[in-house]
Amino acid sequence: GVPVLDVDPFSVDFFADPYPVHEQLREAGPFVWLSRYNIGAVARHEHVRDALTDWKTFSSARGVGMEDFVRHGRFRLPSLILEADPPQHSRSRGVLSRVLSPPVLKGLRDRFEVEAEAMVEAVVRRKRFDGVADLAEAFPLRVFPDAIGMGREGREKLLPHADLLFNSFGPRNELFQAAKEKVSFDWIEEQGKRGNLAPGGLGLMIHDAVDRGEISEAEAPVLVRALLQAGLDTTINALGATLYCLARFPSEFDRLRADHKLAKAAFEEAIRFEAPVQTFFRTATRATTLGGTPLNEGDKVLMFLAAANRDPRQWDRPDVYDIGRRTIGHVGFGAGIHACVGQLLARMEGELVLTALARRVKTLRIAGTVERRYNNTLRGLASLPLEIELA
Ligand code: HEM
Ligand SMILES: CC(C)Cc1ccc(C(=O)O)cc1
Repeated sequence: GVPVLDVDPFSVDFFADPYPVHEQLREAGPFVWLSRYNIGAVARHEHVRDALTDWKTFSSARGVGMEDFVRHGRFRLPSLILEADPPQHSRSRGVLSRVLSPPVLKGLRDRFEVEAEAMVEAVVRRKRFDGVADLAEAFPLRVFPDAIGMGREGREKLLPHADLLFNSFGPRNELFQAAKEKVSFDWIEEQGKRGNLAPGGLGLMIHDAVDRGEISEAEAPVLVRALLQAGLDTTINALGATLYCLARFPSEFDRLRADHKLAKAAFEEAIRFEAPVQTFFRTATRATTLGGTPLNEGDKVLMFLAAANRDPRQWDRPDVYDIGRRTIGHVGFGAGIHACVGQLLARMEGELVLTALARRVKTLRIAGTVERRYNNTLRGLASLPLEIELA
């Protein structure tokens, strides 16, 4: 029969150290039942990829969280890309991939580079700083809302909103309830309206697609919302994860200092190793099997991206942060038709901050208590006290 585990992958205890439970999940079998939430789960790389790449059988259209839009209704407007299947997904994806394409990112690169160098310069002079508050959080907040062309008002709501969104993919536990007190969903819907977007930003580029007849007037603000929801807290936690890895494993920071071209690799390997986006769901659209286990239509499947990214069946020395590693195949950005459409922008942000750091810093060390930030889906730090020596 199917192995049954009573673990709680949405508890604070779990997030404090998820790795032993990831191991338990992988070793229990290709497919396991989580009795606490009555859901199926996959944690081995092979089966996480199976679910991610077969969108017809494992659909996103009933939500990528625990709640099933068909069974439970929904507490917010669904995404037209993340929570859609083809053909709706294909239209949305076509618009966002152009808005986030290499030529568009090339136009942002100089501004991002100037800001990265200025911010790194300011923090390294202090010798001691908080890698989260002063850099991993500050840099995306400095460049991303402006790149979208978002209004100046209310930007402090972006992170509490992302906290609510990413908590909402999990159970209605206390993490979700606490996030729900702080902010509501209608504010973010406003930000995507034409009148609230500055000329030259990615937001109005989405509205241009309306004028070209690719999407409707009503769809544009929801696609702008997608960028605002997906594009900030994810890169913040990925940058924080990279600084955390480079500070814990000085040999890797030395490799980066010896060859700045490894900046992108250091960022990518941190995404494999720490997996800022830990888990999310798919819903079976018909009777099928996964990991050799029968599933019924409507069954939710929890995919442990973080466990797949450290599966010894897929990776050599999976628990080692190695910036020279070949990271192809990691699922930190997902896989298949919903694979992250913003990954080029994320990588550009990571590369620019880490290159600036590698230029100016000789040693990077943890200088105090590291505090974790808890969320049902996102893995990241609340505080990372760092001390550096200048190059
Ligand atoms: C290191 C930072 C990031 C990580 C780890 C990350 C992770 C992911 C993952 C795992 C998915 C797949 C979701 C699924 O299959 O259900 C995804 C999708 C997506 N991401 Fe990212 N992301 C990052 C940065 C960004 C940025 C910067 C943007 C936009 C500017 C963005 C926009 C999106 C969108 C719109 C989707 C939905 C794509 C689709 O459904 O076709 N992400 N991301
Ligand atoms: C890791 C993903 C779940 C991040 C994400 C969030 C929100 C959207 C949206 O389309 O609103 C898309 C992607």
